Amino acid sequence: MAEGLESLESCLEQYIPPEDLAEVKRILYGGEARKLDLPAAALSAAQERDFELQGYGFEAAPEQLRRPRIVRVGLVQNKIPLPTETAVAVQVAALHRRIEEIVEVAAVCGVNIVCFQEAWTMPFAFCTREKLPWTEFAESAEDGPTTKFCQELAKKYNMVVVSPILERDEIHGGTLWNAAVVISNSGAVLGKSRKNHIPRVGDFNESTYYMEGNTGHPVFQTQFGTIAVNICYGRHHPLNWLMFSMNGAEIIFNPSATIGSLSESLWPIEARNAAIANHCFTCPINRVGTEYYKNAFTSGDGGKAHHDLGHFYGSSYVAAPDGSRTPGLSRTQDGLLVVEMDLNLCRQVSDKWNFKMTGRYEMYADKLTEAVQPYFIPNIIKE
Ligand SMILES: NC(=O)NCCC(=O)O
Repeated sequence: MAEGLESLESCLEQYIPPEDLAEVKRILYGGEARKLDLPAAALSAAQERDFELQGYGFEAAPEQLRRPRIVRVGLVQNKIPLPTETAVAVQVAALHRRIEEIVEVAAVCGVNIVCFQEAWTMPFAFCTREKLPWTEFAESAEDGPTTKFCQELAKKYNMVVVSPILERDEIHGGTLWNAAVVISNSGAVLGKSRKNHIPRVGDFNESTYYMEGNTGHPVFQTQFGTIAVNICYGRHHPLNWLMFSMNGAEIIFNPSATIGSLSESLWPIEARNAAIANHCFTCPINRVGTEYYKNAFTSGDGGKAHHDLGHFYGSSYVAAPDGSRTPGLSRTQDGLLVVEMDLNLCRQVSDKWNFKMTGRYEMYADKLTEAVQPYFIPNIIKE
């Protein structure tokens, strides 16, 4: 699929009459997000380094007993800088360099927590079903070169780093996982969260490489707020978001790799709905560009063999618990989205809408326990 539009927002800005634009944004986005005044040095560095930089802020009402809890998150989306046939170590090094120059700008913008895209150290090569060389991109979550690289960034910039990688778990026979490593701003590895739901759709042949994650729904207490990571396809599963929220997540990152023909109409809805339903902030991130492979592969649908998975459409954004959202980053360019949020908004919206209070979870817990039994009888009323 062609890259097409630069972004939905640029199209709206261009074609909606100025007198209607604010109302269109209110209806589509829950209002116009406050634009952050980002440092001139950051804006010029982004331009020089050829990535888009956008910044927005979400407000909360002042409270008497709690101070505002302001945090800045940074979402990074990027293309792979080198062709997929390049030597593995060279590709990884180039991605480290690219991320380093983006994170440096995030630091100038005062970002406290940064999150990269799914499997950020590699092409999203699982469509090929080939094992080599792709499995060579896997690394230890605890002390692999990428984790060490991120620990240095975290310490240097006093920033929490969420680093989604292909993990090799040496303790369990060298098995592979799709995991996000969470590194504290002290530089310590806080832990990891493995992808719970593995796609079996289109060319996303990830089950050839790794199984469903076994780390549950961990939430990480950081100096800047409680965070969780719901990796890519997990965003189609409302219960996955719910469990991260049940464990106390105020911000849920959703590092992804997904393509226009499959999911673009779902993208603006799912993470945003999860922010509303769970009274938290959600941060979906998607890679950009089209990645080509030397060996053609088929989709198992009788169609012709092809050399790419399709266009990754970027469009990373942040949704707030009140249902408002930022505009998305570009559909075609590397980018950094800086978003300031007052985490007090989570409880304020919870007290307004009461979804946690009215959720009737005990009713669903009982019924779901029944429904997963092999001899479950659905409750269908017949004439
Ligand atoms: N990476 C991944 O899980 N992609 C699946 C496709 C989608 O969820 O949109």
